[in-house]
Amino acid sequence: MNRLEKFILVINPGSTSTKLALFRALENEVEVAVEENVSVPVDLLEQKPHYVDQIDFRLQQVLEFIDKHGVRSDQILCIASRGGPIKPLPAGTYQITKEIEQDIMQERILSPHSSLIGPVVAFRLSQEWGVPAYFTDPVSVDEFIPEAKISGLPEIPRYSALHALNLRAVARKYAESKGKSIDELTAVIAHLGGGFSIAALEKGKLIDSTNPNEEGPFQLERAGSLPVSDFVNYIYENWPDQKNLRRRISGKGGLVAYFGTNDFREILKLAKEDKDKALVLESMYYQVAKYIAAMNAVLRNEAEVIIFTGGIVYNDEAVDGIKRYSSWLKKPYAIYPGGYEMEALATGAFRAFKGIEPLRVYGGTD
Ligand SMILES: Nc1ncnc2c1ncn2[C@@H]1O[C@H](COP(=O)(O)OP(=O)(O)O)[C@@H](O)[C@H]1O
Ligand SMILES: CCCC(=O)OP(=O)(O)O
Repeated sequence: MNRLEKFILVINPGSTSTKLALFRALENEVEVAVEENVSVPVDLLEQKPHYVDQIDFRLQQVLEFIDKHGVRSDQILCIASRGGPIKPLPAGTYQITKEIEQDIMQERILSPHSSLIGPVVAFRLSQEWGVPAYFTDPVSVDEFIPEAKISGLPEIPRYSALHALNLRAVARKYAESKGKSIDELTAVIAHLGGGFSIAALEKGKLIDSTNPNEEGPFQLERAGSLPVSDFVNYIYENWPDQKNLRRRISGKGGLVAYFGTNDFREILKLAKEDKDKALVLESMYYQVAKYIAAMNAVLRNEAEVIIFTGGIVYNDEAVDGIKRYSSWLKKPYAIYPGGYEMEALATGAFRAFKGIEPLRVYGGTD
């Protein structure tokens, strides 16, 4: 790497790996220089499943990454981290402050998730290096309409936790391709990765969505909605340990519970060899389509497009499987395989650093 260049360091911790990138900060834009997915050893995840206990290890991974690519800390212009489910927040870019670090460390959060490691690591490095750190469109972006927050039990409301960063990034890309801004776009967007978020975007706002850890279709690694009283019976009959139960519904639930793998390419192969497995996969397509139609109903059938994104949609078979159940909606499709999280984080941080976009203010816990 050229020793005169300046970079934005991007940190995106997932449940089993840390996605890291260095983006060159050019005059008016960013350009990816290097991007890597660094695994977290399985035994560390077993020994230290809680995000707080993994912070030192993940911070070390970041230092090794920049060192490996020959970048010195004084070449880092600013740091961009994925923002986790801290508390309900408007979409936008926030500077990571001591208050945010403390809320995460002391678990004043919406729900535990590996993405919460990012702002802590970013903040600590930013203090050491004397540069700002930011997050953009955190998991807890909350643009839900009031109707979307009511559940059948007043003491357990629905809440917004979703792949806001990638959902908004692909929405912006689609809108730009049509020569308009995200605020002019109304669409259903399905993020289909390890977890799925199927969201209703109305004029640029994520007004409702399935929450990957709570509900919706069963997913690659997550159970989604379950028959609720049978779930209560299951708990009282088996008395599972809370940590293991959470892991069962988020991490070991969904397709992985039937196929024993979370590699979707492998799942496609196994489904071809076994009728029962083929039915499970078909049911996943069916359930995704069911929630796409539900989100289109939220939008009063005004979605102009159905957008697919996430790792699963690299596979045409998956897209075709879902379309089989949603073609009756007679909507066009747009497909953005993988995702744009790293680019969206780098761009958000760059625009904040340059003062192109105003920073959102994090108000601390209420
Ligand atoms: N290039 C690819 N071709 C086919 N399938 C892919 C590809 N990349 C990822 N996948 C599948 O996508 C799934 C993971 O999606 P991804 O969006 O990367 O998840 P996450 O970021 O939530 O870990 C995996 O099951 C993997 O098999
Ligand atoms: C809780 C929504 C965000 C989420 O599930 O992210 P990952 O799929 O990266 O775990």
